[in-house]
Amino acid sequence: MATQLLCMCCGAQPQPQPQAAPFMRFPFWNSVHPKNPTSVVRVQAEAADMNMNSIPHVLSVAGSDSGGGAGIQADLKTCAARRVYCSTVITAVTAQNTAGVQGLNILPEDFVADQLHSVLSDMHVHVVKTGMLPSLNIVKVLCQTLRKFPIKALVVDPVMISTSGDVLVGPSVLAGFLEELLPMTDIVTPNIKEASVLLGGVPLKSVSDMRTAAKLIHDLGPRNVLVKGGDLPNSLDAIDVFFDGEEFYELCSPRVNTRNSHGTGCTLASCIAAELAKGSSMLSAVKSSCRLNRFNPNDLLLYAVTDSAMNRKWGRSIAEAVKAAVEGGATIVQLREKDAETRDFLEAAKVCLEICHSYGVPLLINDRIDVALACDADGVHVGQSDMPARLARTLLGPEKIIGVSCKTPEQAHQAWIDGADYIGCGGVYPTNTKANNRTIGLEGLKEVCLASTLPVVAIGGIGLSNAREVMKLGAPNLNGVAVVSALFDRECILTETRNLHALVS
Ligand SMILES: Cc1ncc(COP(=O)(O)OP(=O)(O)O)c(N)n1
Ligand SMILES: Cc1nc(C(=O)O)sc1CCOP(=O)(O)O
Ligand SMILES: [Mg+2]
Repeated sequence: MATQLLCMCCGAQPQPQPQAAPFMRFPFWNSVHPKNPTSVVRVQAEAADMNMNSIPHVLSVAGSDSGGGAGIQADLKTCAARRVYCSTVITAVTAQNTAGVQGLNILPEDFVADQLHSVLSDMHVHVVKTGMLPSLNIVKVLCQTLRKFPIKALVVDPVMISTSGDVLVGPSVLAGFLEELLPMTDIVTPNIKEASVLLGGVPLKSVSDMRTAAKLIHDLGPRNVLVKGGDLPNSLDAIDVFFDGEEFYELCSPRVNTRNSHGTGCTLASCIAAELAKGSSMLSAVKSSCRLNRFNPNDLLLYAVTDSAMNRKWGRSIAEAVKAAVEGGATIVQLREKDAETRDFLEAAKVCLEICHSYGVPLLINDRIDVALACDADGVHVGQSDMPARLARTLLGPEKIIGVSCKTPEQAHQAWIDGADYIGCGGVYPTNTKANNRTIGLEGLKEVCLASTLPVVAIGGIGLSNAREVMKLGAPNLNGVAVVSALFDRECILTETRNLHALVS
């Protein structure tokens, strides 16, 4: 049957995507509605089978922000960036801009109920994410409706005070939160002020206070709590405390010194909702949402590159091999599966992504941009005869990690121009893993490192016997070693990775 791209809402043919926002650049995923070029709509490949059930879907129940930075508008943009469909129920219309909230018009609860019913009775919603719930009756209507339409998860951003300091809801709503909404919530994401309001006004001044608050809020009913510490005074890093009822996790990211934080709470909560809709576990959804997707060159320290032939030889699955490597201390992983079927590769990549993220380790895909996009991997590694890094950047957007293999200063310079994040430089020593690979030696590595503006990872024939001499080269930008056979062509990957980690640290 011929494959036709059609809009789900009116059946019309979407037009090709303009090259504006990075997340809109993958033409088969999102495309522009023909009658409204500014709206991003998801299209199904099969016209005859317009079934949305398999598409990850978040329903955002929130207020409209005329400034476009927060509320419904932020949720729509975040879900699109995370490649998740987002439907909306508007609870209030605000007149606001970057300076503050100038006006608030609350919608009648009956009309909120109508919107909820329209979406939930017709479409398969996986996750509901709430933002501004401006009246007690709206909270009640929401809870009643959610009891009728089971969903996978409920994410509650307890919007009470805007970033600009305006109080957005009255205290009566608090009673609705405490009595009805929180007990049915899967994760609640208060900032420090909101956590304090939920707990009757106790002041929160430290990470230790945030942990106590997370525990007390958990006692109110939600299964998971994320207390956001962005407003904590006197801290260099932004620390968020996540509590799943058993364990506490402190999620640390460098503080971004900006006053432009309007809408960050909505964006974080919808990010979590989007990841849950895609099937992530709660911890992995929270981690991937709190993490600034900025590449950390220190991650190159011990770079494990898988090899399907070696896994076959030792009777291991890709996932088993990757798990052992990250447990042993690998700081970044690349799936280099030269002879895997696309579908098997994709399935393995999804499992490996979950494993790597549970250890906070990024996972890259070798050569296959399509697989990286399909599984939302952290990035790709491409060589001189693969897709050019510049095009990979266009397809993957600004936040993904891109590595390029380089043997010369000229190639390193081009990689930088093309928007790569790091270069892989080798073969430092002869290797049996890559056929016909030219060895450039330690001198070649040094020459490229001296010329490169990007961080470098050395590759080719590196193992326990020579990793130290590579690192001792002391070349600027040399951040680590990438290894295949010395980890994966060995009986115990865990032990080999541990030993190599000790050597390069
Ligand atoms: C970290 C790292 N560096 C270099 C390579 C080699 O990539 P490429 O030249 O494209 O060769 P293949 O790996 O695709 O055979 C790499 N994979 N990783
Ligand atoms: C994948 C790859 N790229 C290389 C390059 O020089 O760019 S050398 C190489 C293989 C590295 O395997 P091993 O650690 O088993 O020698
Ligand atoms: Mg390649």
